[in-house]
Amino acid sequence: MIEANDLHFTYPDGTSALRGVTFRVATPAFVLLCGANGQGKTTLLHLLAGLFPPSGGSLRVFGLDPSRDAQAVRARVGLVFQDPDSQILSETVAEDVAFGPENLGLARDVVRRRVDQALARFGLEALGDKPCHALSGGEKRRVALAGVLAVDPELVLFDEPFTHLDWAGSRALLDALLEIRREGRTVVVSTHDVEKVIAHAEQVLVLKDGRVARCGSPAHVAGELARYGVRPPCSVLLGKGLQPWLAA
Ligand SMILES: Nc1ncnc2c1ncn2[C@@H]1O[C@H](COP(=O)(O)OP(=O)(O)OP(=O)(O)O)[C@@H](O)[C@H]1O
Repeated sequence: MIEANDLHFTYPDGTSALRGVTFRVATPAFVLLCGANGQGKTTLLHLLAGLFPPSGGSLRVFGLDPSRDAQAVRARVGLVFQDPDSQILSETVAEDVAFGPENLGLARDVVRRRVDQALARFGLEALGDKPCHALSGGEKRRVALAGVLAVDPELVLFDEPFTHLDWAGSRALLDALLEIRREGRTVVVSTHDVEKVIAHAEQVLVLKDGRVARCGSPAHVAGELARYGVRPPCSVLLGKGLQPWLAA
């Protein structure tokens, strides 16, 4: 279960980014988080990952308080940043993918196995020794994802994961998101590219002015997205209801 009650967050400069966020997600689930620019999506993901403590209200992720149970949350929650360069800090691809499992204090052979599996999963086996700075944008995204999955998290948070991906890369990413969900993990995707994921979501959260303006099933929320400054899927605009993006 993920539960937020009257969650507030104010940045040090006084910007009030979250102003009473309340929702409940029964896990595992595939959750779409959407909203116009600046409504608090990234801030909420950062709080879920325990990067900052809330300024007020309460948050529970699998019964844990991310701001207090940081070690336990690090092992169970993974965040794939909007910009892979914010996440990739090591010299080579294999070193970067090993960073998370090493940080959990896992034995060397377990780390090795996790890294090999994560590299294979994202087709990165041949790039293990490559310097991260020499990767393409799409490769960096896959390395960031492999690094998060190597920790084996139960909840994976994605901040604008489709940015800069081409058609093939977007399809591969959507396949990966669905597979991660099929493995019994909870996936939260924050995106403006609602079209690509909404038909697969089990719950849609729409943020506006730092609050949950709408929460419900895709079928209930899709027709109202425009009211919150979010572009509805083409199939909905054309009056054809929700259609999976890959089938479009
Ligand atoms: N480091 C920061 N310091 C001060 N204000 C910030 C900071 N980061 C974000 N904000 C502000 O907090 C509010 C919410 O920002 P946030 O990035 O969470 O929104 P978002 O919904 O993810 O936006 P976008 O869709 O544009 O990525 C905005 O008003 C933004 O200007």
